[in-house]
Amino acid sequence: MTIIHISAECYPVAKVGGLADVVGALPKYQSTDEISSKVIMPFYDNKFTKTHSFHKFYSSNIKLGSDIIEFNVLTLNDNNLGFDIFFVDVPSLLFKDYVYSSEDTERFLAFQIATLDWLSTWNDIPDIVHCHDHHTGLTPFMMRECLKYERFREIPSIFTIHNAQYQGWFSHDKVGLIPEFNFDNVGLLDWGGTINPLAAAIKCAWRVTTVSPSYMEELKTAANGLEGLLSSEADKCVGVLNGIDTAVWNTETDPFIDTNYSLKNLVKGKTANKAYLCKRFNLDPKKPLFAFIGRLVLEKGADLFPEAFKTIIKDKKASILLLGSGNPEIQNPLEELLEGNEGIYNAFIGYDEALSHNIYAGADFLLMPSRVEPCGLNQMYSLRYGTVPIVRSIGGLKDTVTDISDANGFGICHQEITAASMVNAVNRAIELYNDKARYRKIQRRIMAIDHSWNKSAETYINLYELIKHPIND
Ligand SMILES: Nc1ncnc2c1ncn2[C@@H]1O[C@H](COP(=O)(O)OP(=O)(O)O[C@H]2O[C@H](CO)[C@@H](O)[C@H](O)[C@H]2O)[C@@H](O)[C@H]1O
Repeated sequence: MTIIHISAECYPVAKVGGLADVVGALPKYQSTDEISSKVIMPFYDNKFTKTHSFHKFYSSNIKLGSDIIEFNVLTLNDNNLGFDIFFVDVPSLLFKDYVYSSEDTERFLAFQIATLDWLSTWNDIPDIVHCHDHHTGLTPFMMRECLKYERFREIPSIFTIHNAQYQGWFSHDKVGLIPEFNFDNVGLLDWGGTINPLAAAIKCAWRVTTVSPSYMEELKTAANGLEGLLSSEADKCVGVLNGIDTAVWNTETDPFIDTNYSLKNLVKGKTANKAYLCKRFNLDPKKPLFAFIGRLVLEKGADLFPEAFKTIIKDKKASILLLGSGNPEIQNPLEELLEGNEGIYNAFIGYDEALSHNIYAGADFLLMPSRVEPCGLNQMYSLRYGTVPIVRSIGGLKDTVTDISDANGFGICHQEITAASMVNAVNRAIELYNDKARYRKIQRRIMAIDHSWNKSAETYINLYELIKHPIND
């Protein structure tokens, strides 16, 4: 079976967030002697493409409205990613030093059209086309409706929603950018009077998945306008919990962290990594260290931080370290808070993959007060690195973290999206931290939890098999 994943991001080539982690790991776990799982992504002008060599093996043009645009398909010369990867190079639109921009309608339409044009030239077209998020959301529509892609009509498409907040909306004025289709079916593109790639994917893909079972349920009542659509398409929707790449996220071999460690020398390893972080960020290693890694946006509950951090700072019982960037209204107060709070609170505003690994390794607790969390990978990395997650029970966080008040609980959960609720959770965490025997026992328990992709990769394979060979009851 040949599976094609189509995505805007893939770790380690281009990563903005969790989408990259998933697309960079799932194909690796799906590949066997019988299954070939490949990735097609845009060719960007970034660190990865600057430091690796590629060869071009296909060139052609696409038609984007009235424009004729050149594209190439490249592969990596020394590929040690664990799966085949192809790069669609549209020099005029995609070869930029960023992944997303305000011209994404044209950019990702060009990507999807070039991808399908090139796939159409294959002798054996793939068995499954698996698209991720709205940037690839028009692919299931085009496979089903566009005259020139008739060959794809019988090929099952799967669409995974990593985040339904972003839908890729654009005006019907641009419908001419999409290759010719029977205009009677233009309604498949529409939701609420605009072209909505996420909605089109939900309507046209053979199956729709979300990245956790709870998020699937939540979408029926909160999906940024698509609640009705998701409820009516519920029969073809299923939640499959993300996994993590345990080869990348391995405390024993992680090349990014200061000191490698394992369950056997957990205390020594965590202490050394915490000492490294505290030295680098001028924090007190004797106090419990609370960290946040992620986008500073409402979705992640980051707007609660300024108020919550002020209380935690005033209490002087903990240190705080933040890594991220995002909305200026949230980011600015968090930067302003740095002044006068040296030694207690520090932040790295920006994106730093290596630092994120060091934080998972060196922090005592990871904060995730998310309003919305389709799955969340950070809590799974944190568990694997022996860092206790403090989460708002929502979406994938609800599916992966159990509160310490339960018999086998190992995390700290809160329900409300308020600074007070977060501070209360932090105080419960400090209490746990001070009960060293219990805290260490929990750290050992969480490091042993298996969140690798093995199980979910198999769930996806079973789903593909089921679509290809449906069982009629
Ligand atoms: N400033 C920074 N520096 C370095 N690394 C940083 C960083 N900010 C974030 N990261 C890293 O980016 C990833 C974020 O993963 P999430 O699952 O939290 O993300 P996101 O909201 O992007 O993804 C969406 O897709 C994923 C995948 O399906 C879902 O888990 C999630 O709920 C959904 O919102 C993690 O690997 C994290 O370490």
